[in-house]
This record gives sequence, C-alpha cells and structure tokens, in this order.
Amino acid sequence: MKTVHFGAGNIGRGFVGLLLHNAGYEIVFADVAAALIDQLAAADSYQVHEVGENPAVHTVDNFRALNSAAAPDAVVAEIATADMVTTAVGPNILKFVAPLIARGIAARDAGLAPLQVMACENAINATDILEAAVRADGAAGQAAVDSAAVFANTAVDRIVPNQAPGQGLDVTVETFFEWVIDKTPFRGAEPAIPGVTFVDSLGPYIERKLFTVNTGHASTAYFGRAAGLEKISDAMADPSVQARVRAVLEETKQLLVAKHGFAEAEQEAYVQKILVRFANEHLPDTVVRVGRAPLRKLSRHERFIGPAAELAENGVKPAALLEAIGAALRFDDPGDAEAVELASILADNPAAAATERITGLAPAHPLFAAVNAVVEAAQAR
Ligand SMILES: NC(=O)c1ccc[n+]([C@@H]2O[C@H](COP(=O)([O-])OP(=O)(O)OC[C@H]3O[C@@H](n4cnc5c(N)ncnc54)[C@H](O)[C@@H]3O)[C@@H](O)[C@H]2O)c1
Ligand SMILES: O=P(O)(O)OC[C@@H](O)[C@@H](O)[C@H](O)[C@H](O)CO
Repeated sequence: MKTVHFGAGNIGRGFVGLLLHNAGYEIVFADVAAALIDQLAAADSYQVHEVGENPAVHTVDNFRALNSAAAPDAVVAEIATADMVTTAVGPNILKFVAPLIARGIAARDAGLAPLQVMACENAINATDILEAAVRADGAAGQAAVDSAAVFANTAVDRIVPNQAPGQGLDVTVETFFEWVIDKTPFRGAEPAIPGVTFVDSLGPYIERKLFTVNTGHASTAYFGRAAGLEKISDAMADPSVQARVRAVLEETKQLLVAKHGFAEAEQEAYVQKILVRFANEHLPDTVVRVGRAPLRKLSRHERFIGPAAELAENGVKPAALLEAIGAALRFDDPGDAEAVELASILADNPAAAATERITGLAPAHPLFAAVNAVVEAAQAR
C-alpha cells in the first residue's frame, strides 16, 4: 500500500506519517521545501519522540521524498499508482496541491481501486475544499474524479510544535492523538489505520475539535503573547490567562452541547483534558506558532468568529470570546505576514470596514456591533 503525503512538516512527519507508517503504508512525502525534501530523500528513517505522560519513541521508515515544485511529474506518477493521498500543508495551500492530484487521478488505470483522498488540516471540511479545487482544475473530468477517487473529511488532533534547529528530521510531539474520519464516502471500503476512528457524521467532531482545542489554544497564545510570555505551557501556568481561556471554553461548550447534543459532562471532560495538554511543559510549543496566521483564525467560519457568531444568532452575547478576539487583533509578530497585514488593515480602515474585512461578518449580523467595538478598542491602542 502506498500513500502520497503533501506537507512533510510537523503534523506530516509527526502524526499522519507515523500513523500511516504503522498501518503498513509506504509514504511518498511531497513538499516544496527543498532542504527538507533533500534530507528526507537521503534518510532511511526518522524518530517521533512522544513527550509528557508515558513518553515513547517511534521509528518511521519505508518512505521516499519528492520535491513537488521541482519534480511535479514524478509526484503525478506516484499519485497515479497510489492507494491514498493525504495533505498537511495548511488550508490556504490546498489549491496549490490540487492540480497535481487532478493530474494523478486522470493518469490512473481503470482497474485500480479509487484513490482515497483526505486533507488533514485545521479547517471545517478541508477535504471538501480540496475536492472542489481538484474538480475546478479540470485536468481530470468530473466522471474520472467520480470513478477514480473518494474524498473523506477528517479531524486531526495532536500538538506538534515547531522543531528545534539541529533536530534534523526527528519530531517531538505530545503523546495524545485523535484522528476522526468520515466513513460514508468509502462505502464500506475504508482503509485500515490503527488509531483512527471512523464516524458516520464528522460535523460534530470537527466542530468540537476546532472550537475547543483550537479556540482554546489560540486564546492561550493571544492572551499569553499580550502578557509577554513565549511558551504555551507558561501561558497556561499564568492564572489570569488560564481563567480567561477557561471562560472562552465555557462559551464554546455552551454552543457545542446545545448544537450537537454532546453530554455536558463529556464536553467538560474534553475541556479539562485539553487544558492539561496545553500545560505540558515538556512540549516546546510557542505562542507565536499557535497564534500564527491571525487573519485565517479570525475569518468567518474559523475558531473565534464561527462559534461567537452562532452564539449571537442564538441570542447569547459571547463576552469571553470577544475578549479573545480583542487579544487576537493585537497579536504582533513581525515574522508573520498575516499579523503584519492585520495591523495595516486596522491602521488604514475605519472600524466598520476593518471588522467586515477581517471577520467576514455582515453589518446586519447580531455579532457585528460587538466585534466592531472590539476593533475600535484595538485601533485606539
Ligand atoms: N502542528 C500541529 O499541532 C497540527 C495539529 C493538527 C493539525 N495541524 C494542521 O496541519 C497542517 C500543517 O501544519 P504543520 O504544523 O504541520 O505546518 P508545517 O509548516 O510544519 O508544515 C507544512 C508543510 O507544508 C509544506 N508546503 C507548503 N506549501 C506546499 C505545497 N504547495 N506543496 C507541498 N507542501 C507544501 C511546507 O513546506 C511545510 O513543510 C495545518 O493545516 C495545521 O493546521 C497542525
Ligand atoms: O495549525 P493552526 O495554525 O490552525 O493552529 C495552531 C495550533 O492550535 C494547532 O496546530 C494545534 O497544535 C493542533 O490543531 C492540535 O491538534
């Protein structure tokens, strides 16, 4: 069995690569980072170090590596004979890998089982976004895509920090992981991947993950950054940051319990578990990594505005989420292109225009006025 995996970064090597290796897949990593691909191509194996409670070390081998910018035809040829394609490149990058997947689908022999395509990104229904881009590309006609590929949405959860310089290909990760996959597209032929949970409806799981783990994580990063802290575990150890994160998760809990019918005690246990995960001091994770790309994180259906808008539509004013949105608006990192752009949007636009542009909320939305006030406060600083 062979998978082509786009994105040989933190989650690619430290999570998707590890689980698919353990499931018996040969992995062909495809990435545009030339030095990383050269290193992977020259290596026989790398190690995944799980740190925290019950630490462990796993070895990943049986992989190859291709530069998808320099050798796109070779990647297409691999996809044409692969069983699976996975991605962990970031939601905004999916459109760039879609053309290679479309060409790979077009090149498949008719007798092959459908290619199983899964985008492992932090976004609601990321695989749908990828599928739409593959179909829009046109290299494979709609009929070929229908018969030669299946697309399944997934939710992936494992904290994988940026790796220390000099660590080579080895990856330090937390011990916890969860990979939930929508089983319906496979029609009974889902892949056997130990550790994966297949579900009939992914919606509740991806929203719970994004609006608990990622809302809480980003809140920790933005409150922590504002408090002058660098590590996520240090931010979690700050009582004031922790209390505000806790309050944010109380609000998203209210939404998730009401919307998806999770038992309140089950959701509370999920929240408690992630607070412990954020506090893992063995994990060298930073507020700058977790806060990265604030414009993506403040967009309409993402971890802040998504749940806050739904609460407001239900007549609830989300105070703690608004405080976190205020901290996100002030996230400053000169090395982060989106943080720089966010600052210039705030500097160059009246509050209402900035609110609309950053959050995608229409002025008539019940959340708009409250976010607009937070934007005004950020501009006044
Ligand atoms: N790190 C985590 O804790 C974590 C956990 C769950 C989900 N995720 C999600 O996984 C995705 C990847 O995150 P990450 O932390 O591994 O980021 P990362 O930056 O470590 O890895 C991304 C990789 O994609 C590569 N890439 C960029 N453009 C590409 C292209 N056009 N073709 C092929 N490769 C390309 C980059 O070179 C990089 O190696 C994101 O959607 C993220 O939200 C991350
Ligand atoms: O990857 P992002 O930028 O969407 O979010 C940053 C972190 O919150 C994220 O990478 C988490 O570590 C991960 O989602 C945990 O499963």
